[in-house]
Amino acid sequence: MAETALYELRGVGVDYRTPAGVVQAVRGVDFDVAGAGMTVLSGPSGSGKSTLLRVLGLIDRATAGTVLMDGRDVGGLTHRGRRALRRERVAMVFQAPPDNLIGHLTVGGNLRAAAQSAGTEPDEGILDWLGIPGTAGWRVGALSGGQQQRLAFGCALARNPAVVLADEPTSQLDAASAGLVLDVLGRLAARGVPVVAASHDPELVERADRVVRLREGEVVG
Ligand SMILES: Nc1ncnc2c1ncn2[C@@H]1O[C@H](COP(=O)(O)OP(=O)(O)OP(=O)(O)O)[C@@H](O)[C@H]1O
Repeated sequence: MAETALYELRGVGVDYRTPAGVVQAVRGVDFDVAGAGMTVLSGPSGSGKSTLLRVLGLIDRATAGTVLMDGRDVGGLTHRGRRALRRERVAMVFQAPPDNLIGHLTVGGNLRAAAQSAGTEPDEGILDWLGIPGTAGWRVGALSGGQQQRLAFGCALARNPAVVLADEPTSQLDAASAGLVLDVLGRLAARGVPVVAASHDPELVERADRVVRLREGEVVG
C-alpha cells in the first residue's frame, strides 16, 4: 500500500481581504509533502511561500481547495481543533531568531520549555548536536543570531513534532552562520523529522529533497 503523504494540497487558494480589495496570494496549488526529507517552497518575493507555510502550519485556512494532513481534511476542523492539531504536530521556526525563543529564559530553559510542551525532557546531547555545547546556562541574548536560530531548531525538535516548518530561516544571517543552520536542518531531516522551508536561499534549495517552485501564487515546477 502506498504511504500516505504528510500533506496533500489540491486546488489550494488563499485570498486576503484588504480595504483595497481581495488579494489572491495563492491559487490552484497542488503538491504533496512526503513524511520524510526536506521540501523547499521557493520563489521570488510575493510568490506565496509564507502564505502556504502558514496554511501548512494550520495558522491560516485555505479559502479554496483541500488540504489533507495525514489524510485528514484540515479545512473541516474548528478553530480549536486546528490549534490542538498544530500544537501536537507542528513546530514552526520564523526568520527573526528572537521571535523563536523566550528571551528571559536561558538556553537550557528554552529547551526544557519546548520539551515540556510535548511532555518530554530535552535530549542530553542536544547542545552538542546543535554545535553550541556548554551554553545551557547562557541567556539566549548572549548567543549570535545564527546560534539562536540553531537553538530554535533544537527547541522545535524537542517538541517531537510530525513536521518542522521554517520561514526564511537563513535570511537574517551571514553566509557562515547560515551554513551552520542549514547543516542542522539537513540533520533534522536525516533524523527522520520532515522539514518544509520557505526560502529563496539557493544554498537551501540546493539541499532540498523536493523543491516546489512558486511564481505569483502558482506552482511552476
Ligand atoms: N495579510 C495579508 N494581507 C494582504 N495581502 C497579503 C497578506 N499576506 C500576504 N499578502 C500578499 O500575498 C502575496 C503573497 O505573499 P507571501 O508573503 O505569501 O509571499 P512570499 O513569497 O512569502 O514573499 P516574501 O519572500 O517577500 O516573504 C503578496 O502579494 C502579498 O502582498
